[in-house]
Amino acid sequence: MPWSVVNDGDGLPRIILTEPAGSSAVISLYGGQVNSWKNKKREELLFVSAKGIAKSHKPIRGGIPICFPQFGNLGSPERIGFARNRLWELDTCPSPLPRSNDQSSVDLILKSTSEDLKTWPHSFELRLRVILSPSKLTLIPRVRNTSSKPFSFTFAIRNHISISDVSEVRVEGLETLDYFDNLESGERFTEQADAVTFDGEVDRVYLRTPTKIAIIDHEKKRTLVLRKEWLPDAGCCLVYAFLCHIYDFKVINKFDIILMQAGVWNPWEKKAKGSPDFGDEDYKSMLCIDSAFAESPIVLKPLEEWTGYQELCSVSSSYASGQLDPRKVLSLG
Ligand SMILES: O=P(O)(O)OC[C@H]1O[C@@H](O)[C@H](O)[C@@H](O)[C@@H]1O
Repeated sequence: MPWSVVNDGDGLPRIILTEPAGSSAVISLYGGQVNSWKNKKREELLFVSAKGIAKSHKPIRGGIPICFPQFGNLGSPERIGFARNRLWELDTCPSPLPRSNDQSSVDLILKSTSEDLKTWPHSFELRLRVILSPSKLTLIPRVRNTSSKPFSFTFAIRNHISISDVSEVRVEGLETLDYFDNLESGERFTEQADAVTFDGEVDRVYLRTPTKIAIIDHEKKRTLVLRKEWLPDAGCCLVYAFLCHIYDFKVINKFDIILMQAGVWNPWEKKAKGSPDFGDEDYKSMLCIDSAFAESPIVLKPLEEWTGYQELCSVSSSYASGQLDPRKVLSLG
């Protein structure tokens, strides 16, 4: 078995995922949240605030929370959705995705409770497959409408990336794109720089983003490539089609890159100091990049299912010695 379940101090179950090359991930059933991803050198690739760890009945500040059924300010429920505040379960029947016993992966599920239905009156199944392979962490979220009426939702995977120093990091792949700046009352701007760099608070949502974005960390000599799509690959689509035929439910493929956004957030010093779950210096070693589907809500009819896909790939780079060509990084994978 590539994973095991352990209980942390609060009795909350966590799943430890390992793979033969030596990397590992820890996923909390509280929030369905990946809270640690270590490469084979045991280096942590995700940021988790030391202040957040103690309060595990609240979403931990860091890791990779899942934001559903809302991301941003659209709609009425909690701004970033309630999924990250719920206890998920292991999913023993992840159909129509085939079981993947040969991989280091685990399937989780969150179903709507009667309490949730009071605030968001739509019954759903939210599934998450986490796959660990050498240098790569893949998340496949799926939302199924199990109610008798259509519903709409927005969605995001929030990646809190561990970095050496935010002032030294570059994000490539967002140049020339339009973005909404939440620090300027959501006004729309166009990115003019050839890479996003940081010297103060940033809170933006980039629109119509490419499938790949690179977070280049000179000091750690490491680049994280974030790849996001709607469905994994053509082969998987065929498996889907076949299984949908067998199980008699519909799967929608809303492959539409123009709907994908990337949130970029760092609270900087002042806001971090005012935040109870951030250490004063934590803002320096954290960059939050969201894979978001929030500009236009996704609409699901009864029994339809939506599938997202995100891959984080860690590439060691020697940018400091001038050998890394960012274009090559963006073409990796
Ligand atoms: O504290 P949260 O809910 O994780 O959100 C952090 C930040 O996330 C950003 O996406 C929002 O635009 C900010 O306003 C917010 O402060």
